[in-house]
Amino acid sequence: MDDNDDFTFCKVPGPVNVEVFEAHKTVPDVGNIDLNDEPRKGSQTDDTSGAISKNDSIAAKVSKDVGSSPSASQEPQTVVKKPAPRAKVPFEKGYSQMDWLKLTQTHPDLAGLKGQSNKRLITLKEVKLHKTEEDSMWTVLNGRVYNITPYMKFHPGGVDFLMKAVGKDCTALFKKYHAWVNADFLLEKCLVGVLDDSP
Ligand code: HEM
Repeated sequence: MDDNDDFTFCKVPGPVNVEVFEAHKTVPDVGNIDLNDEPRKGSQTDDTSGAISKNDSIAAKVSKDVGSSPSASQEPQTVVKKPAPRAKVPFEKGYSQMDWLKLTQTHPDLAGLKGQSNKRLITLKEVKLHKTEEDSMWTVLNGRVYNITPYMKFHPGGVDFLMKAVGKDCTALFKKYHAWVNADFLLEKCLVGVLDDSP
């Protein structure tokens, strides 16, 4: 076979001039960079930065945590932020979220509609009227009006918090505390109507 017809071999250009990529040529001062990561004497990083130097073995950190290391106070402190405490209240017996779900499936009229449609348009003025009656405390959430009286004792944040929603639009408050909660589902059976937001 003629050499020129052999396509499995092709001429590859010679190696690129590697010197072009050498760091000290592209970055002229690279030679002056000090790769020592220990804190420098007199610098701010001495013991306030919280950084862990390469000399900080895990064992050293653990012994510092249990307070057995004599030099513990000299070592850099790793600050671990505690999450904000939850304001959830322990539920009374019979008032868990499961109990609520069961109630929503069995109670015939949680909203207190007494046969009225829950597609009725309701003004904020009318919502404000429903804040004292024991069996019909209303709130507005995401444009819908709910009777939250039956949910009061089931609310994981407690009655006091939920009372702040009564007689007004609580959408902003609701989002502030728990935007992730699916209230449309939880309060589905408490729907009284739709907010009439026409002026
Ligand atoms: C109106 C309908 C509302 C429903 C259906 C509702 C539902 C819930 C649910 C399901 C939880 C448990 C969340 C979780 O475990 O992650 C919760 C917790 C809580 N809710 Fe509500 N909520 C309502 C309104 C409000 C309002 C208006 C406030 C404040 C004024 C409030 C304050 C809280 C607080 C402080 C918690 C405990 C937060 C925590 O776990 O850190 N809720 N609520």
